[in-house]
Amino acid sequence: MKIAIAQLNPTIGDIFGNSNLILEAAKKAEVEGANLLLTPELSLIGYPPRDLLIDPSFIAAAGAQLQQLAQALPPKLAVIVGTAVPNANAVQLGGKSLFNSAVLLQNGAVKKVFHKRLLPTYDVFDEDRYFEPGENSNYFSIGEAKIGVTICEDLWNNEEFWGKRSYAGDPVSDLAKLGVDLVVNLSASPYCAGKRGVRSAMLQHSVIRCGIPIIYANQIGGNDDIIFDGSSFAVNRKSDLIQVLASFETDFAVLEYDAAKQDLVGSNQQNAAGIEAAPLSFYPAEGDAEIWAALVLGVRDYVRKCGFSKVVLGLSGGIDSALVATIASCAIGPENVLGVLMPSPYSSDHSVNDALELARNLGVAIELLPIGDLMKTYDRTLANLFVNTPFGIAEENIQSRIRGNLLMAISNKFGHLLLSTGNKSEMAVGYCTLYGDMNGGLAVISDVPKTRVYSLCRWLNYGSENIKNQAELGKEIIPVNIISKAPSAELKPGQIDQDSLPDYDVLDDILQRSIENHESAQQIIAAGHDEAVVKRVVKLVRQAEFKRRQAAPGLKISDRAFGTGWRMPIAKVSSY
Ligand SMILES: NC(=O)c1ccc[n+]([C@@H]2O[C@H](COP(=O)([O-])OP(=O)(O)OC[C@H]3O[C@@H](n4cnc5c(N)ncnc54)[C@H](O)[C@@H]3O)[C@@H](O)[C@H]2O)c1
Ligand SMILES: Nc1ncnc2c1ncn2[C@@H]1O[C@H](COP(=O)(O)O)[C@@H](O)[C@H]1O
Ligand SMILES: N[C@@H](CCC(=O)O)C(=O)O
Ligand SMILES: O=P(O)(O)OP(=O)(O)O
Repeated sequence: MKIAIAQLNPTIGDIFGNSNLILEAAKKAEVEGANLLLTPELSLIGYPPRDLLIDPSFIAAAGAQLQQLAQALPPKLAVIVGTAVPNANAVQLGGKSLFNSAVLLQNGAVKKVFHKRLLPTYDVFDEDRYFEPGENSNYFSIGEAKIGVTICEDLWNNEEFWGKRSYAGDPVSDLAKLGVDLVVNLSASPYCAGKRGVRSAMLQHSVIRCGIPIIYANQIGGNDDIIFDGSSFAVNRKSDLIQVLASFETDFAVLEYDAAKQDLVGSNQQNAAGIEAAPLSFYPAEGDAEIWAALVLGVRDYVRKCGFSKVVLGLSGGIDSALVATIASCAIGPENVLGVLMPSPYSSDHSVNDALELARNLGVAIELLPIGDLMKTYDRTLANLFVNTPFGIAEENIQSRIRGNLLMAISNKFGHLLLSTGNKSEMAVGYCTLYGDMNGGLAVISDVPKTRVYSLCRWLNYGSENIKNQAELGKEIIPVNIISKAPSAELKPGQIDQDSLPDYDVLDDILQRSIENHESAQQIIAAGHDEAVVKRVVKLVRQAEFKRRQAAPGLKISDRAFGTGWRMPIAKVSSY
C-alpha cells in the first residue's frame, strides 16, 4: 500500500482554494500510484480558523465544498481531509456545535468521519471554545491494513515522554490496544525554535511505547502570528525516522506500507544506488538558519495572504531595522521593499551611511526624509504648553512619532504594508514608543531577543548559503558597523540603550527565565543575577503590558511569544 503526504499551505477561509490544493495533490498521488492521501488538520478551511467557526454560513460552505471535492477526487484514491463538522447532538444533548474532524473521502462520497479527541486549550490554542471532543478511537481499513487516525494533539498526551499527563485519554495507546497496523496524524502544529526535534523524539518514543509506525502530516505556512513549519515525517516500527519532508516549504512524498513486514518504508530512506542513506534530519538545521527560514516564511505569507505586494520600514542604520529589511527582501524580493531614512539632528552620520550601505547591499529602494523641520514645528507648537519643562521623554518620543506618522502616510499613499522593527527584549521592557516606532501592521522580530538579532545578522554575513552571500557581494550583507556599534535610539545626543537597560546578554537571560521558563524573581536571583536588576526587569515587563496589547501581531518563533498565547491583564496590582 502506498501512502502520500500532502504538506499543504492552506489559506484560512479560502475553502475553494484549499479544496483545489487538495485536488491537485490527489491527482499527483494518483499518478504515483498511492492508495491513500493524507492532508493536514483542517486542511479544507485552514488552521486556526478561530471565530470563523461560529459563522453558520462558513460551516455550511465548508460542508458543500467537501461534497464537491469528494466528487472531483480520483475515485479509487482514499483521501483524508481535515474540516469542521457539525455536532448533530449538540441541540438535544448540549456540548459544542462542531467537531474538529478528519473526513475519509473515496468513490465520490464521504466514507467515514473521525473526530479529534484531545483539544488543546493552552498557548495559542483555543479549541475548547469551538469543538466537542470525539469519544471514539478512530480507524479504518485499506485491504488488510488497519489504519488508526489521529488529529494533532491526539498524539501529544505521551505521559512517559513528558513526565506528566495533561488529559484523561491517550488515543495512541487506545489504537494500539485495538490492534491497528499504522497510525496517521493530521497536524497543524505551530513552529517554535527546536520544536521539530521535540516532535520527532516524542513520536519515536510513542512508537517504542505502542509498537506501531506513525505518519505525521503537518501544514506549512504563516497565518497571522503563527508560523507552521511543515517538517512532516514518518517513523517505522523500529522507531527510525524514515521520511522527512521539507521545513518551511510545501512538499509531497509517497511512502510504502509493506504488509508482509507490517512496516513503513520511506522514499528518502535509500539513495539512488539503493544504499542505506545516512540518518535523516530536518533541514535547515536548528538555530539561526531555522529561525531565519521561519521569519522569511512568516513575512512572505502575511504579505501575500493579506493581499499586499510591497512593504515599507524605517531604516535607521541600526541592527533591528537592518535585520527586518533583510528578511523582507528575502521574503518578497528587494524590489518590493522601501526603506525610509529619517535622520534628526540627533542622528549620527554613520546612521545614514550604514543604512545607505545596507540598502545598496540588499538592492532595496530608499527615501530620505529628514525630520529636523518637523521637530522644530512640534517644538514651536508646544512651546507655550511645555514652557519651563526640561527636555525629556515627551520630546524624545515626538521624534519617534514623527517617523511613525511619515511611515503610515507612505503606507496609506502607496498601499505598502508597514513593518515594525521592535525586538522581543524591547517589547518585553517597553523600550519602544506607542504610536511611534510601534506603528506597523506586522511586527517581524517581536519574538526575537536582541542577542538572537545579533546572531542572526552574524549568520547572514558569515554562515548562510542560501541567500546572496559575501562571495557575490564581495563583503558582508549587513555592514559590519551596524553589528559592532552600540545600539541606540538616537533620541537625544549620545544616547545608547545601555543607559537605561542592562547589557542585552543579561537582560535576555532574565527574560528567557522569566517569560519562557516561568522562573520567579527569587529563582533568577538564585541563578546568579543581580537582585536589583532582576526586580527592575520583572517590573518593567509587568508595566509594559499596555504597550504590548496595542502592538502589531508579531511572528512567533519561541515557546512563549507576546501574541495570541500571552493573555495578561493590564489593569492589575503591581506585584504581578
Ligand atoms: N521610539 C523609539 O525609537 C525608542 C526606541 C528605544 C527606546 N525607546 C524608549 O522607550 C521609552 C518610551 O517612552 P514611554 O514608555 O514613556 O512612552 P510611551 O508614549 O510609549 O508610553 C507612555 C504613555 O503610555 C500611556 N500609558 C501608561 N500606562 C498606560 C496604561 N496602563 N494603559 C494605557 N496607556 C498607558 C500614557 O499615556 C503614557 O504617556 C523611552 O524611554 C524611550 O527612550 C524608544
Ligand atoms: N533615523 C531613522 N531613520 C529611519 N527610521 C528610524 C530612524 N530612527 C529610528 N527609526 C525607526 O524606528 C525604529 C526604532 O528605532 P531605535 O533605534 O530602536 O530606537 C528603527 O528600527 C527604525 O525602524
Ligand atoms: N501540541 C500540539 C497541538 C497542535 C494541535 O492540536 O493543533 C502542537 O503544538 O503541535
Ligand atoms: O531599531 P534599530 O534598527 O535602530 O536598531 P537599534 O535599536 O539597535 O539601534
